[in-house]
Amino acid sequence: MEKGVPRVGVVVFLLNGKAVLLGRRRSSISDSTFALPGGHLEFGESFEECAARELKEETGLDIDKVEYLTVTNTLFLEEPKPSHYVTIFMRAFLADPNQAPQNLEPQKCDGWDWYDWDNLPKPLFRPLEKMVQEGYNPFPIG
Ligand SMILES: CC(C)CCOP(=O)(O)OP(=O)(O)O
Ligand SMILES: [Mg+2]
Ligand SMILES: [Mg+2]
Ligand SMILES: [Mg+2]
Repeated sequence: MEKGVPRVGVVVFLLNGKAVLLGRRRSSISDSTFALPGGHLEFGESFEECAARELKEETGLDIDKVEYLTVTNTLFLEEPKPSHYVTIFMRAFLADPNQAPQNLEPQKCDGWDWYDWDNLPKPLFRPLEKMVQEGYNPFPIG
């Protein structure tokens, strides 16, 4: 296997009541799985800056109260191009609760929708699937 370089992704649990924003990916990585919005960490960015930039680029949404939640280390070996991602999971809320997501990158995503945490679509982005199976809860306690 041609050895690539591990890359860093930043994805966001954008929470709205008991719902989270997910979109079905159209991508060489995890194609057609339901994934959180987000993307590659760019040079010099903080995790929070990357989260806000990717959310704006992909959905047009402004986010608030962005905070670090957890991290995963995932090998995507079965993909057309084997890759290795360290994925930073952030949590955030809508800056304007009335703002609706737009699908600004239809070539990369089928569209963004709110899904109840207790009724998530399938298949999920593999690192997210593992977290859900292990009972991970991204919602604030209390
Ligand atoms: C696979 C994921 C953890 C990191 C890459 O995300 P992405 O393909 O959405 O990247 P971009 O949004 O930056 O295009
Ligand atoms: Mg992106
Ligand atoms: Mg990007
Ligand atoms: Mg992306």
